[in-house]
Amino acid sequence: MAFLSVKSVEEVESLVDSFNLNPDIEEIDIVDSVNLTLAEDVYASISLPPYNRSAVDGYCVKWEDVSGASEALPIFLKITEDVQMGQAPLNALETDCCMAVATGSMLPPEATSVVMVEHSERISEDEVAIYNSVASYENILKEGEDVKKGDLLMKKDQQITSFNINLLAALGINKIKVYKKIVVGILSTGDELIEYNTDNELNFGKIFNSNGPGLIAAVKSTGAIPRYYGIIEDEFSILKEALDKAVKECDIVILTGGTSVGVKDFVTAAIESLGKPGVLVHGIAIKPGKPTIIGKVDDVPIFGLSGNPVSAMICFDLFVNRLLTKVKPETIVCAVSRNIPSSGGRQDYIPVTLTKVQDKIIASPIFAKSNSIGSLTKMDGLLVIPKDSEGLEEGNHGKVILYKGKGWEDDLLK
Ligand SMILES: Nc1nc2c(c(=O)[nH]1)N[C@H]1C(S)=C(S)[C@@H](COP(=O)(O)OP(=O)(O)OC[C@H]3O[C@@H](n4cnc5c(N)ncnc54)[C@H](O)[C@@H]3O)O[C@H]1N2
Ligand code: MOO
Repeated sequence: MAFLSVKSVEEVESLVDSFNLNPDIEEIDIVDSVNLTLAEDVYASISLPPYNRSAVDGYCVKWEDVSGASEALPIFLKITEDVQMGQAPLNALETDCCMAVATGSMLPPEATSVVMVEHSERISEDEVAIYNSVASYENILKEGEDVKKGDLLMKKDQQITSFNINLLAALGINKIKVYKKIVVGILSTGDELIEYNTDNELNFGKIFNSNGPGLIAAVKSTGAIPRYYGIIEDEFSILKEALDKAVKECDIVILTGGTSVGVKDFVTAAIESLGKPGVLVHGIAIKPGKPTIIGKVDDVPIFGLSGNPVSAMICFDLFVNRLLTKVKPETIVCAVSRNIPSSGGRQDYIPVTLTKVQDKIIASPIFAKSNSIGSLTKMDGLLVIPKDSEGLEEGNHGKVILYKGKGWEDDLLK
């Protein structure tokens, strides 16, 4: 048995970009919507502020009435009302009069400024001395100055932030339509695996299932929901049954292991047995991850990642993350610290550390084998060596995909 025709990274990327996940839409309470994707445009149902409000504690006035007021020559105004918070003023504001207001109080329509309390002195119950003049509409939050009724405030497909939720609440909107989170099924195949969260001892021949937890975390970090199906034996009928269940219950399915051409590598056969179009890719011209499988059953994308942890995690980032987040990775171009050979014919993704040497960022390869997850945790990025290149010589420049949150930014981008 051989790999089907090996596809280039570009071919696989366009295939993945053509997948449409069509998530369902649901209406939910706004507080549950943070980080989700909005499924409708949102227009302002009211203006903000909804009426003129005071920005300070003080006295609302007609600004001309206090023109020229100073410490030496205060202007005395009659206080006609103490406007209560949460209530509208009871009366109109008369000339040469004022009303006591608090920060946020509704103002009468005749008020054209607010004098701050520290620029005044209350002489009696109903009289105040004003020591400062004020400009027109000073200290007033004008109706509609922030948001105008009917404005388009949030667009379909944008990610919802806590700021958005504060705004929606301010408008009196308590429910919005969002896309349901994508559910990603995860199956770990392999007779040698024992579950990471059991007390089982590691007998010779066995290894802990590290891809399962690693991919659960990777899926969570995209905002999707992982659904873990556990360890699946290397037995065709058991794998087929588990995959069938996952395809029916999830929007995407990821398996690890069994992608190669060993006697117990059943992933392609299991996908093919479940329906059309079945396997679309078996073999990508990359290293690591050459035997990667991509297929579809009942419109559910299936990714068969290599069992080797380094390949599984990197190919998740290159292809599955691309589908889930639609975000292209951030890259830099920098020089390499030593000769890095490449056999050509496959695009190499080489884990590198990044250091700053005389204000320049230098990439040093880690040379991790596909199974060496310990080495992978030390990397700051992935150096990409195109498939037609025979490698880079010391000092040559190459493209590096940056891994955020690895700590390199603090040291290097100062
Ligand atoms: N004759 C050939 N053999 C192999 C080829 C090839 O072209 N011809 N390709 C190699 C490459 S490259 C890769 S990558 C692997 C792909 O292997 P599989 O996807 O079939 O995975 P397994 O054989 O099941 O496992 C490989 C390796 O990974 C370990 N593993 C598996 N699952 C887990 C897990 N959940 N957590 C941690 N580690 C896991 C497994 O024990 C093996 O060591 O094939 C090469 N062979
Ligand atoms: O393609 Mo494999 O992941 O190099 O060992």
